[in-house]
Amino acid sequence: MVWIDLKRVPVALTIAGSDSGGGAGIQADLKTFAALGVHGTVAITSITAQNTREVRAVQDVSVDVIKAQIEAVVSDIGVDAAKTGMLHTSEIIEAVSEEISRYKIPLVVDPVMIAKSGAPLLKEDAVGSLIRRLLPVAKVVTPNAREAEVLAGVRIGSVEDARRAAKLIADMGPEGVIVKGGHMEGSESIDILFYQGDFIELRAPRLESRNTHGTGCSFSAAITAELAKGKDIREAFRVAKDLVTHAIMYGIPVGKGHGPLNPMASLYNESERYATLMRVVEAVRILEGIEDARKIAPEVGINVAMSLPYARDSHDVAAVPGRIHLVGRKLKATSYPEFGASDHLARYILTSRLYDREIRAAINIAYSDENLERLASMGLKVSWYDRREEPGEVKAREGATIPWGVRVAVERAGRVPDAIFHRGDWGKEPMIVLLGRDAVSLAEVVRSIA
Ligand SMILES: Nc1ncnc2c1ncn2[C@@H]1O[C@H](COP(=O)(O)OP(=O)(O)OP(=O)(O)O)[C@@H](O)[C@H]1O
Ligand SMILES: Cc1ncc(CO)c(N)n1
Repeated sequence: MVWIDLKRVPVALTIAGSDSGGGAGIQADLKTFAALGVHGTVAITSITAQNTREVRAVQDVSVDVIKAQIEAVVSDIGVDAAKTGMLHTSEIIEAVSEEISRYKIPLVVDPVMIAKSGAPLLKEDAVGSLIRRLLPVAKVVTPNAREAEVLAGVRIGSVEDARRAAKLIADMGPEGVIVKGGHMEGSESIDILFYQGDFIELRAPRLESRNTHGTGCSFSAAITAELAKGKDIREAFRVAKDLVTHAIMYGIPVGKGHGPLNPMASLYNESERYATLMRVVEAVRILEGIEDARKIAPEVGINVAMSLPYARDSHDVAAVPGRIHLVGRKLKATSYPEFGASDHLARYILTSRLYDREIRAAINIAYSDENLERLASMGLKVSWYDRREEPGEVKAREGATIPWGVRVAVERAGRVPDAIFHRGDWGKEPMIVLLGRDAVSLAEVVRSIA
């Protein structure tokens, strides 16, 4: 639960370049501020003609107009925290440093040097100004590994190196230094904060995505938004890491190069929580209304599950805790639907979504030839896997059977099928799992089968 003070909305300012492709720079910053409930203001430093592939042109805004933007915002609206992004030249860096020092605004410096596409966004001779003029007035600086190498003058090939660089950069003035691991190797993307003599390390699985344009911008904007709310650097770091990981997971597939991340992913996800839960409630009502459910109810009970549109894990999947069981001929849910209530169906849904993002719902029913025939006669595509063919190393890993089985069934069908079955194994009841976009439509299919 977030308590919002509507009388005092926090204000953040981004001093950065415009990205015509809408993925990085000012555009990413404003989306991120909005996603975190902070009012965003801007001082544009450069206009870039840019898309997901390249930077085609750069027009710097005059130093006077950059200063005038900051002054206009600060004098009337007030700024709780600011960030810098693309500052193309020494003159721009010096002007921004001067203005920020004048107003003593907590400042996050994202030392942007090169775009994902490889284009330089900071002139080489301006690195000195960045170090001499901007780092001393920064509260937090957020270099990626390459930028940290330039600032600290050391090579970074490991987490240890990143820690060493963070310490060296901290000596240049900022209170906190975060060296980001997006450009490093390894199965995790590891970011390191050095603050008040201590290190905090945050890890996330390295996501395989083309759509990572704007990650650095959004990350520093999220830190700024949290500082504007009065949060401490460590808390701001956690929020930023979470937001960016989710935003990369649901990056926007546009353009032929690096598409933008989606800073709104978390917000959209939360906005669908109630509607999603209500679809499960409605599906349960349909199942409980079935006159004679004996042929569809498995021994272990039925469950119905539906995921949020931007689901991260099983906590974002709603289902019935304790499942739905036969009482006489009728089905009865043992309790109200909740998020995180079925790891089992969540695995079916989350694995299917790796192939087809539209899949969000699942219901398991009893396996029988008759039930399979009904599904086929309804024109539904059915696929299967055999638990006895499960490789030893998969069996040994907790929770790995279903993702493996779903992959086998999807590859066999050439797409995510409407239902996947398996014929069981020692201690495992055979089962059919229906998959689709919506829990209510699946419950209607189950009613027809019954
Ligand atoms: N493939 C990935 N999977 C998971 N997290 C990632 C990935 N790429 C980047 N990140 C995370 O995104 C954030 C930004 O990191 P990165 O090192 O990419 O910044 P950057 O290079 O400044 O970004 P940009 O290229 O947009 O300028 C960090 O929290 C980093 O861990
Ligand atoms: C305007 C702008 N700022 C920052 C970046 C870094 O991603 C970019 N590509 N474009």
